[in-house]
Amino acid sequence: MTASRDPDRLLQRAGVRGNPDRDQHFLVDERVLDRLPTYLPADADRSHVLEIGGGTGALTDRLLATSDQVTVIERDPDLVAFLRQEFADERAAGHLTVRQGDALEIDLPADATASVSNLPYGVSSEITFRLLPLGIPTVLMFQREFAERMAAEPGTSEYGRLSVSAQHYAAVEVVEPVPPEAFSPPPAVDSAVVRTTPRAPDYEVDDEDFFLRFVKAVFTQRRKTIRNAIRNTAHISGLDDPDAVVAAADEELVSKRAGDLAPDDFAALARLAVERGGTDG
Ligand SMILES: C[S@@+](CC[C@H](N)C(=O)[O-])C[C@H]1O[C@@H](n2cnc3c(N)ncnc32)[C@H](O)[C@@H]1O
Repeated sequence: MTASRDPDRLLQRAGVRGNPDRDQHFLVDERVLDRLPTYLPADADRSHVLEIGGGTGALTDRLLATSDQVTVIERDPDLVAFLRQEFADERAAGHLTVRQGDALEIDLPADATASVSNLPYGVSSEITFRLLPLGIPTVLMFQREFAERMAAEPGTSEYGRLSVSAQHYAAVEVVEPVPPEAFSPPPAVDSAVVRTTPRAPDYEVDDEDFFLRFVKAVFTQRRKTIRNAIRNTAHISGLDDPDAVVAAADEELVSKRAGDLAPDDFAALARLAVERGGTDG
């Protein structure tokens, strides 16, 4: 195997410093860079790996060593020009595609089999909820607090809408905390690497959009009982008759607070809501 590209040299060659206002914090800790691709599940199909936010290519380089094909999406035109030049051989050989664009808008490759990305933190939530419905395994770097909320279990202070919505699509695990010094320039916050492994949830929902909207709605009132949260948030969930849902629901369930309900409890309530509450979705 050829030696990996040195992240500091890549920064020098690119002639960039990383602009925090453009969500640019480049990963320069080689041990973390080397570990990132290894966090994909052992049985993951690595034939086409998608990287969001390629930067100067330190992670791209590690992904090329472990997969046949890599697609990078990068918004900054100067970095796109640098990546295309730096990786000219890999592109010519058909191993690498570098696309310029905003990861929130550009069509993501439908045949990507996995994603490994050090995400721009300002839009990490929006990007994650574009990736998760693709049903591919991911290894993603986040702000640590965000990572912990994604992976949180019911009954903990981190558990919330983000946990239920992300775990609807995949098993979510925090696999490594990463300190600010691993980046150049260092971000103001701690970071963490998350692995998501797609799987069907252990509950059924008839209307996925409604389920996600319902979860969002009741967590806006997380200090209230579910009974009151359902009644007070019909403008968000779109329920026509929230009282009918509360009346039909299990008494014990609606006396709890959102933070104490497991995902399958939300699913049961959402099914009941679709049946009894009339939704405009
Ligand atoms: C945290 S840096 C990671 C760079 C590199 N992958 C690394 O590990 O060092 C995030 C990268 O995403 C790019 N970026 C920021 N917002 C973006 C967006 N909306 N769409 C695509 N790329 C974006 C930035 O220019 C930057 O290169």
